[in-house]
Amino acid sequence: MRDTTASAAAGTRWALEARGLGRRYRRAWALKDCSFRVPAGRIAALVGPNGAGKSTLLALAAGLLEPSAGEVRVFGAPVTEPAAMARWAYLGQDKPLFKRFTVAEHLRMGQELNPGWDQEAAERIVRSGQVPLQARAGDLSGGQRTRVAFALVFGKRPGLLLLDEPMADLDPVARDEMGALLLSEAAEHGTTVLMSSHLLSEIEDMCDYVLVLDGGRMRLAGETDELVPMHTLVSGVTEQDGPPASLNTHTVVEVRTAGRHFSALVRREGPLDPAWQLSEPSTEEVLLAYLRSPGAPPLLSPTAVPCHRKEASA
Ligand SMILES: Nc1ncnc2c1ncn2[C@@H]1O[C@H](COP(=O)(O)OP(=O)(O)OP(=O)(O)O)[C@@H](O)[C@H]1O
Repeated sequence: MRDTTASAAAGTRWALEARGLGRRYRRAWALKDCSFRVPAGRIAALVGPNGAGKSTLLALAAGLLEPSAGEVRVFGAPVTEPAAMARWAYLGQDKPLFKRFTVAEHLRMGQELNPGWDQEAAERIVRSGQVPLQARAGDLSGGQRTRVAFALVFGKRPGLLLLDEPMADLDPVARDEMGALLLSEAAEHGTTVLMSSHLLSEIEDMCDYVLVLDGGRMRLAGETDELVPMHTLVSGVTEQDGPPASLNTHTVVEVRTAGRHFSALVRREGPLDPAWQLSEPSTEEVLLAYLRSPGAPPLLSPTAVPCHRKEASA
């Protein structure tokens, strides 16, 4: 886990806090009653099926959408306040660049728009991908455009980086390179990252915090080190063609049967039956079980639950 001293000294342990956050499009709620927080310095994954509300949550966190209910704070300040706006950078799925502008012109624009601009870092990110500074954005490959977009958001030197499926259009080698770049830049500067992704193996490798959304509701949130050990994979022999009744003394996230055998992911609520085979799940197995079982009881670790506003400001 990375050092968060710089962020803590800057005023708060929490890079992002949401209380009762909701967003409605016409009559349908895309996000409903979401309360959670992300500590400063984490690489956090935002996971969920298509339409779960991930892009909506990221746009709310970046102040690009207005909430229909609740509030979002970035480093303790409401997201629309100038103090908060200077501290985040957002990269949407479409990675908007100006086709006719060269890479160098994009970086110059970044410099002019952002008081804390780090030209050296932005150029380093571009050059390390052999992207020519004089090339026009319209002539770049998808991977090269992603690299320039990364240079623009990292050049801003944000405390919080909000990334909506940042690597979706990259080939596996470029994905690997951009993932490593993201981790090293974030570690060097203590940046908090919240990124949506559908690639669970990538999340397992990169992220130390997870938020799982489904149907606009928060299903799972917290440090992977806290959440994963709360779960056990169990398997054994079925009883009367179904999982054993004693399984229900635990919180069952997912259970499956095949012939005379059952397997399940449970949150332990006491000793487990010694007749069952037990194993520790990986982060990927825990995420997959929650994604496959939208009806499973939600779980927010103590770190992820925001305190009431009065307590927070006390
Ligand atoms: N501008 C909009 N107008 C109306 N409905 C919208 C709008 N944007 C999103 N929605 C709806 O809100 C819900 C959440 O959408 P959102 O794009 O946030 O999901 P997502 O988790 O990012 O999905 P994906 O993984 O497919 O990108 C969906 O039901 C979607 O149809």
